[in-house]
Amino acid sequence: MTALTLQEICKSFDTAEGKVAVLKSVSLRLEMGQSLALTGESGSGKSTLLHIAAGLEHPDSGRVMVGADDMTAMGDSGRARLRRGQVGLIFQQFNLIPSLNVAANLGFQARLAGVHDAAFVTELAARLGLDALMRRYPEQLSGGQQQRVAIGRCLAARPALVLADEPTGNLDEATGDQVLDLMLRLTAEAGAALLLVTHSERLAARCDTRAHLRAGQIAAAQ
Ligand SMILES: Nc1ncnc2c1ncn2[C@@H]1O[C@H](COP(=O)(O)OP(=O)(O)OP(=O)(O)O)[C@@H](O)[C@H]1O
Repeated sequence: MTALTLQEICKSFDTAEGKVAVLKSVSLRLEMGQSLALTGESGSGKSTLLHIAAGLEHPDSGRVMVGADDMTAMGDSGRARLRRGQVGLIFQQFNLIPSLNVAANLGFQARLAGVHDAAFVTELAARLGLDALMRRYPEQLSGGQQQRVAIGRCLAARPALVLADEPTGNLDEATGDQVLDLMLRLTAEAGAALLLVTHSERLAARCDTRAHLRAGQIAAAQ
């Protein structure tokens, strides 16, 4: 089953220099259980495409399907509901809630989605090596630990589609590799699809398939 379908996505921005076409008819498909690395130079539109896939940004034209649901045909509240229920987001800046401890951060997304399962959170925490840190607050964690919490928080809500934007960009190479390993393994085990935005050819090579953005289009997909 297809987790994400992007059909002929176009997006321009108005800038001081005039209208800039960032995405010029970009199409992509991502199957359940598969990982896809989206690479491209800085400014090539990777984050814009990820935000459009998440329904956080509107394309000028084209269609975004999450599973069988046409996100582009929905209003804001429908999109928010679909995102809450089906889509997990992981960013470079971890985005944990500073006033909540690790245990509460881990359960946060699942509670919002109405699918909180304490046993599953405990299992994820163990898989992510977080079981000894459950009562700590984000500021008391290393970057790698914080990103493992963000991954756990995302997966605890059982998303069908995980969208990750440079998730290891703030981590040193060894820590980043460990975090990416966990993310790839746990999303695959969950049967979820993963779209990974990365600058790194090395990290991209770890994914099942790849797409490269150049001049607003997919230049190569393997
Ligand atoms: N809200 C906006 N208004 C105007 N221009 C924007 C806006 N958002 C993005 N852009 C422009 O769109 C282009 C693509 O940006 P985007 O952040 O998607 O690139 P990226 O490939 O993710 O870059 P990086 O690898 O540096 O994060 C850039 O030229 C950027 O300046």
